[in-house]
Amino acid sequence: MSGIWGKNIKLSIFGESHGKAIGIVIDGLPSGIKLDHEYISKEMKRRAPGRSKTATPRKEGDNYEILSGYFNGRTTGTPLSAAIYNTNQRSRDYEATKSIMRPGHADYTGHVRYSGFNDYRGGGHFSGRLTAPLVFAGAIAKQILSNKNIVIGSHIKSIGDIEDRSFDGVNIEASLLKELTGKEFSVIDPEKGKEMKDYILKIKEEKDSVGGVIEAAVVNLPRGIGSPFFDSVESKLSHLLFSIPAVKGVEFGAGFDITKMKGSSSNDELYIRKEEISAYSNNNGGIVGGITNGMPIIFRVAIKPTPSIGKLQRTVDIEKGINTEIEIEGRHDPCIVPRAVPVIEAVCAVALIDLMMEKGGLI
Ligand SMILES: Cc1cc2nc3c(=O)[nH]c(=O)nc-3n(C[C@H](O)[C@H](O)[C@H](O)COP(=O)(O)O)c2cc1C
Ligand SMILES: C=C(O[C@@H]1CC(C(=O)O)=C[C@@H](OP(=O)(O)O)[C@H]1O)C(=O)O
Repeated sequence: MSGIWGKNIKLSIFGESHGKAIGIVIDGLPSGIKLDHEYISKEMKRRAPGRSKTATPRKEGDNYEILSGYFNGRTTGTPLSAAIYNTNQRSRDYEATKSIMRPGHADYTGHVRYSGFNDYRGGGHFSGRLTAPLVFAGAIAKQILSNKNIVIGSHIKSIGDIEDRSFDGVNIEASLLKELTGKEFSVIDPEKGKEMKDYILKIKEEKDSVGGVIEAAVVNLPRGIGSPFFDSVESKLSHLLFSIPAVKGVEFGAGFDITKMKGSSSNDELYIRKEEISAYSNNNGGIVGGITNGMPIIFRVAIKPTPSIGKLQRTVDIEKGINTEIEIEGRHDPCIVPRAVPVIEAVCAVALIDLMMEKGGLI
């Protein structure tokens, strides 16, 4: 099955954007964890559609119903499952063009992979809507991490060419990360945030879409998490990050720019600070040899422009077997980035608890 991930924590997501419900089964969670529903709902609302002009107008409450693995306010340790019912499908948007493949979306590849039996309505199982269950799982994982004082936060680093300030890789305050998670449009510099929003709205007017970069950080993670090669922190995180629809790149620390440095500047030189080993710089993003070194984890994620746009594009009609053109109508995010922010944090939290369980250090 392709809808399953994990080693210590196992996730399985299910559903389609225009089906009855979407949801998740989470296996391997420790028993006895108290769930903070107010917090989970807040995280769900951060991602939910239909809540701003820069987002798809499809309105969904993204309320969740826990179906199993939860008793008397605490996890039981057996599979925890939750459903999020779809309430605002508008499948007619997809009927007229069902055999015309949207460039950049999974219509064509999904058709090939599932021999034409895929649910094409709203992108079916390929829809960004399937990230709602991930945010549910992430909210639980974040609660577990926060009990250990581990904080994850992220911001919109860029939209098109408009750049927010970067995190200071050495000295990131947990308070900044917490402040960012409270923002409806997550940027460090509000002026840049306004510019980004205006730009998204302008592009939307042009019936086009735009992408961007999300920068995320984790602080207070213990040293020594992760293992070399296949369970490196980078590989675990990347696996989940690349599972998010529209993610096309991931880089850690200085990322691709590290190639322009010399070893004498890219090496994060060590020193003893308050009786603990620290580093003067953080070009490796807090991970060396696949293992955390006590510096903040820093990574950036590239999100492509939304594929479904109103502008005329060339494509094919697979039923008629002809070249054709498409102008996509319907309810789409002119930019996915703002709504992907909580999703990035969510999968990061899940990957980290999976890694921490490897060392037996979760509870
Ligand atoms: C939160 C979120 C919202 C999305 N919204 C849309 C949308 O409104 N319209 C659209 O065409 N694609 C949207 N996408 C992206 C598509 O689902 C994605 O591009 C498609 O499944 C193809 O996968 P790929 O881009 O990873 O190759 C969204 C993705 C996410 C994560
Ligand atoms: C519903 C959500 O976003 C959807 C993601 C999406 C896609 O193709 O990924 C396409 C649109 O679906 P529809 O055409 O049904 O409105 C978005 O609205 C959500 O994220 O919850």
